[in-house]
Amino acid sequence: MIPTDIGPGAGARTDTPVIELRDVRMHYRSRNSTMFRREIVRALDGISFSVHAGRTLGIVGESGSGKSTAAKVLLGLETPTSGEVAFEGEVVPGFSTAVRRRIGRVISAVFQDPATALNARMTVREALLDPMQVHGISEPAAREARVSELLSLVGLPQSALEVLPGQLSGGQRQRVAIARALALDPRVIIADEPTSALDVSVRAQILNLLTDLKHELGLGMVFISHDIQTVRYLSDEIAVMNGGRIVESGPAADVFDHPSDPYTRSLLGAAPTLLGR
Ligand SMILES: Nc1ncnc2c1ncn2[C@@H]1O[C@H](COP(=O)(O)OP(=O)(O)OP(=O)(O)O)[C@@H](O)[C@H]1O
Repeated sequence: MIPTDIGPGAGARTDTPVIELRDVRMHYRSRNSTMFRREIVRALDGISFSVHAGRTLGIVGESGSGKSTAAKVLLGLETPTSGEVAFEGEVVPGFSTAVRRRIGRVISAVFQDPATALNARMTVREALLDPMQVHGISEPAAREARVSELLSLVGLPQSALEVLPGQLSGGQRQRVAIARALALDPRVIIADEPTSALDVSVRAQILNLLTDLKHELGLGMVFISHDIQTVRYLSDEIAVMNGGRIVESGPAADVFDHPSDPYTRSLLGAAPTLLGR
């Protein structure tokens, strides 16, 4: 049984993956199903990978390949149809509320659109305090100090504290969303298309910020994108997904320099596209 009363990372060995998926399947009833015809979507069809502190795993694949579903399983938001999820070396016996809370303290997420991730009526200060209040972390004074620290970590001035998200630029909003994701001092951040909703001019700044934070804080990262060049820039290891499966994985340099799967080659533009394969 996973203990729920200890702090993030406590007892975990550094060489133990923070989280690991083993032959995970996630099957949904298709949205095209009717009363007479039940169709199943194999969003994940037997995938395995592990996420380590201090390393970035890039997950790349076209729309519908199962990337976001993998993220939801990692975050404990979906219970897989079959397979195992091991969290800090122990197989998760079931996704009870206590287990989800524990995962939520150690793994957090940054999504595509910071405008929807942040509550429009909460100031930046409130948005950053919120996760600490929800999880009952520290005393009020320590929380306030942490809020200031978080702003500095993501390169925002303290004057941003009393501002509402709508008064910020898209890039600044994503910085706030990243600061919020860091509030509980997680070991892993799942970044699901974190730059796709941003202006091209600020994308590189956000990618650089994520890379700096990974090194500074020793964070594990799962970086999800349909854009293989962005994934190449950030990742230590890569998993290429197609149709709910990992068709190729390994160290980033190997996958990019010597892609063995035709689908990876098509993503890299070295072969005709194999959409629908
Ligand atoms: N709750 C659900 N019910 C039914 N089908 C679903 C559900 N969630 C996802 N799917 C289906 O599972 C497949 C994988 O979806 P998923 O969102 O994981 O892909 P993705 O690679 O993240 O795509 P995108 O880049 O467009 O977000 C798709 O066919 C999708 O329609």
